[in-house]
Amino acid sequence: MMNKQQYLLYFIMGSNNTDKNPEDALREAVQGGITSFQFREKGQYAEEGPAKKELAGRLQKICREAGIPFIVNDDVDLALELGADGIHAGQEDTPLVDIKKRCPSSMTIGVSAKTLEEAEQAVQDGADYLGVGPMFATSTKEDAENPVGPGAIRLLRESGLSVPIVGIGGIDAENAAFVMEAGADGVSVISAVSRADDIRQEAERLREVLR
Ligand SMILES: Cc1ncsc1CCOP(=O)(O)O
Ligand SMILES: C=C1C=NC(C(F)(F)F)=NC1=N
Ligand SMILES: [Mg+2]
Repeated sequence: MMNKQQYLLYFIMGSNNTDKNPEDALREAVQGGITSFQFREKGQYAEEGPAKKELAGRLQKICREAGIPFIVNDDVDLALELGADGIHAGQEDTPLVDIKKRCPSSMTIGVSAKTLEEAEQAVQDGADYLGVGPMFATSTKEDAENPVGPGAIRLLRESGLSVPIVGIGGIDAENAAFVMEAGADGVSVISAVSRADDIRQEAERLREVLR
């Protein structure tokens, strides 16, 4: 199970989010101080089947050696096969109740939410954390909806939700503070880190903003 500090800089990446070798990119991000990692192999040119599982295993090994949580996006079978530390489910993915039936209680389960209704439903269903966004414009998620802004997190907090929340979508070192000020426990980042020339430095810059 993840503790709150581990949500601070939650890096997400798949092989199509970087021009570098994914393992090198993750190693550099770990050196820069990411606090958790999500394997999200999705979209154009994403690996599938055995190649996806092998890549996941290599990235999981890096996380294990660094002592940071390794989370799998969407793919419950893969998460269970690998003994991942958690799984992240989107609103259109496997319903939480079904995931919880299949996963050991030690696994962290995260859910995407952008409205109070989705958030309250997810918490009621037993979500361990919420991913709220897109905070800002993003071109990384092909079907991303319109940005909701950090105000969406503030609204959830003002509604009394105390569950761990990370903001996601278009976040970088220049705007991360707004997400934290809105009441997030951390930020999730893909391209600001995965596409940086100096990945380690970009992760370090984000950590400086976050604390
Ligand atoms: C997976 C996801 N969910 C909402 S926005 C997004 C993509 C975030 O990528 P980036 O940090 O590069 O904007
Ligand atoms: C679509 C997503 C929304 N939020 C998150 C996280 F940041 F982990 F909460 N991950 C996703 N894959
Ligand atoms: Mg999803």
